[in-house]
Amino acid sequence: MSTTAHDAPTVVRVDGPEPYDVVIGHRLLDRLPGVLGDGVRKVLVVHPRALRSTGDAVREDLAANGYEAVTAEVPDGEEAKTAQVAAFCWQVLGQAAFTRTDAVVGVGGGAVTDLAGFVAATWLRGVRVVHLPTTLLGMVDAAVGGKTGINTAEGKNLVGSFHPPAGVLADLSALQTLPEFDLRAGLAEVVKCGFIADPDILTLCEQQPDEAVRWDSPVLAELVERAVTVKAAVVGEDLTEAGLREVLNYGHTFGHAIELVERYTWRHGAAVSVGMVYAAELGRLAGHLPERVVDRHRTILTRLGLPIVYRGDRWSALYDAMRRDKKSRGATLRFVVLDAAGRPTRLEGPDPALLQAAYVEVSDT
Ligand SMILES: NC(=O)c1ccc[n+]([C@@H]2O[C@H](COP(=O)([O-])OP(=O)(O)OC[C@H]3O[C@@H](n4cnc5c(N)ncnc54)[C@H](O)[C@@H]3O)[C@@H](O)[C@H]2O)c1
Ligand SMILES: O=C(O)C(=O)C[C@@H](O)[C@H](O)[C@H](O)COP(=O)(O)O
Ligand SMILES: [Zn+2]
Repeated sequence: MSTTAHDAPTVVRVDGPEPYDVVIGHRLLDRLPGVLGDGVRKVLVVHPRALRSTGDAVREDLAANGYEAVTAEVPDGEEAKTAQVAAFCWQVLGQAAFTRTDAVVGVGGGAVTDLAGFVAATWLRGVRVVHLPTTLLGMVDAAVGGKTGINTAEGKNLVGSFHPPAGVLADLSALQTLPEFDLRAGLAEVVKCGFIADPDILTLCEQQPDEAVRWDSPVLAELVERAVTVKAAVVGEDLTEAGLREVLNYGHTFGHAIELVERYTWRHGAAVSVGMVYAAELGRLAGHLPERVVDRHRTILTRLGLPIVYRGDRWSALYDAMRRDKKSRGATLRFVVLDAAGRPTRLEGPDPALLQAAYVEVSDT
């Protein structure tokens, strides 16, 4: 498996109440009307400031296909995931009189698809959304699965809903302009899929790390397809995170805490990279994971140019942030840890001393 610029796209089906496809390939825009489906007349294209020309191109293409298309330009990165920016999008929808048969299209990285999904989920209690992810992280993770959300001052993704898209068009050509730093950040979520479900991903990253960061390499295309396949299988079985879906949160309890403490100056993928080493160390300290698998985390993530340590003087702020993780139940913190590569499990209510000991293992001091 792997898609090159000349191949037919790969299609990954996501099951659920309303199944949809994730199409992975090149030059996929002509598929958008088919994914929007019958009856849609107006489309809001949400895009970040940095992708103005891409957003305009999508709007023009929709207009050429007979849609009444408008754009909402939002701030770059995490600054888009706020109540104020969501309110701006609702205002655009209201002024253009969008009804329940109209739709939202998210064009951008995970921050924009999270926002666009949230806006679509809340407008008139839910209209269709289609995602055109333009970052690696968006393609392999954020645009797939229907988790939508915005941040609050107290934490990451604290407001949101489950609202699956009608379809996802992952055009690998978009990665050509993505800074290498962001490509590497996206690989953190790919590696996550390797550790929770598909160890072949880990082998590919170990053996061909340079190919993994080339936007047009067959290795990267295969990694995208494998990661999307892992995510689709999980969310197809458990859309609302009643249980199984928690595995996709591997590395996120500590990762989200870093993002909050660093006021979102860290990319999500970079924070999740350190968060996975933290979760691996926690699993080892709790007697679940052998040391060599913890070492494998460090080796792979380092080879991909991802961080594996964090500053050592932030424990109380990090611990405070972790208490608000969505997997917590009352005062009980819960973590996804591994018994082995491909075998995730849960660690419930670990001793705070164990949590701090794992922090020491990922501290740079
Ligand atoms: N809903 C989910 O299941 C899910 C899963 C994973 C992550 N997320 C969320 O996704 C967000 C992170 O997403 P991200 O890593 O894509 O970051 P991002 O959306 O912040 O994008 C990173 C930067 O890349 C720019 N950009 C996007 N596409 C580009 C392109 N093709 N060329 C050049 N620049 C481009 C953006 O404008 C932004 O400045 C976080 O908010 C995270 O919480 C959600
Ligand atoms: O899809 C999921 O479920 C995930 O947990 C995927 C994560 O990579 C993603 O960052 C997600 O947004 C985290 O969700 P949260 O519920 O911890 O906010
Ligand atoms: Zn994530």
